[in-house]
Amino acid sequence: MLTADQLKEKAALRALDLVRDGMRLGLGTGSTAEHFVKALGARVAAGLNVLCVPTSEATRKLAESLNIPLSTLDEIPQLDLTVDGADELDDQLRLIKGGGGALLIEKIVATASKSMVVIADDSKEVAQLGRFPLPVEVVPVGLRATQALIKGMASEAGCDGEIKLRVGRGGEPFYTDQENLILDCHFGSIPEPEVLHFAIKRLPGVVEVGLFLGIADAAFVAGQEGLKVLRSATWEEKS
Ligand SMILES: O=C(CO)[C@H](O)[C@H](O)COP(=O)(O)O
Repeated sequence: MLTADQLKEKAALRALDLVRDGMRLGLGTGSTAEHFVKALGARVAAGLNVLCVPTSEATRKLAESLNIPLSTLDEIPQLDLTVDGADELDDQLRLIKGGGGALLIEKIVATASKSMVVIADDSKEVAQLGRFPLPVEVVPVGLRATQALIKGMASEAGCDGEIKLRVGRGGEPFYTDQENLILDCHFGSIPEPEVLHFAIKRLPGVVEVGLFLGIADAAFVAGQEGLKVLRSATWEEKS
């Protein structure tokens, strides 16, 4: 019986098969992405040539410690591949992300990539998104007003539930790398993710919504029975 962490590593190592010499890569955030970065670091130490854009300060520090060559999207606006974890995914490759608070840069980097591949253990697979509280990144100014607006818009989109300001370990508000706040929306289920995304995203205080729709091209999902590959209609794995 493999532990959840071993399953995450298995998915991450599978994604490493996609990496080719000379690629420009987006590096995700979180414990699953960490396995990928560490394994990539070992390949770089053995001579692989890649240039990578991290999606968070935590990932940048880890990649730097492994001597992985780093750049920014300002210098390389298009990437070949981004590999990242997810908090939830459904069978249409729709995701909830942002459990680690890096959803804004994760979405920018994934969208700037020719392909985005998700790595996860099978506890992240759901029939309907929403069991995991949906993270919404908001600017600190007008927090309570934005929170109330999100509640109203979400309710119209069929999603009700508590919306909580994320706090850090010491009980103080959690700030993202961009000095924004996160509202975790405990909806339980999201019947129409596209409708909800559109409804919340257009509010002025909202920076980004943790729904990744039409962004992921494939997912490697590791379970006790083996590794499952989910593919979008257009994704082809190059051998
Ligand atoms: O979206 C994320 C960070 O913002 C992560 O990818 C997500 O939270 C999954 O994390 P983990 O791999 O640790 O389960």
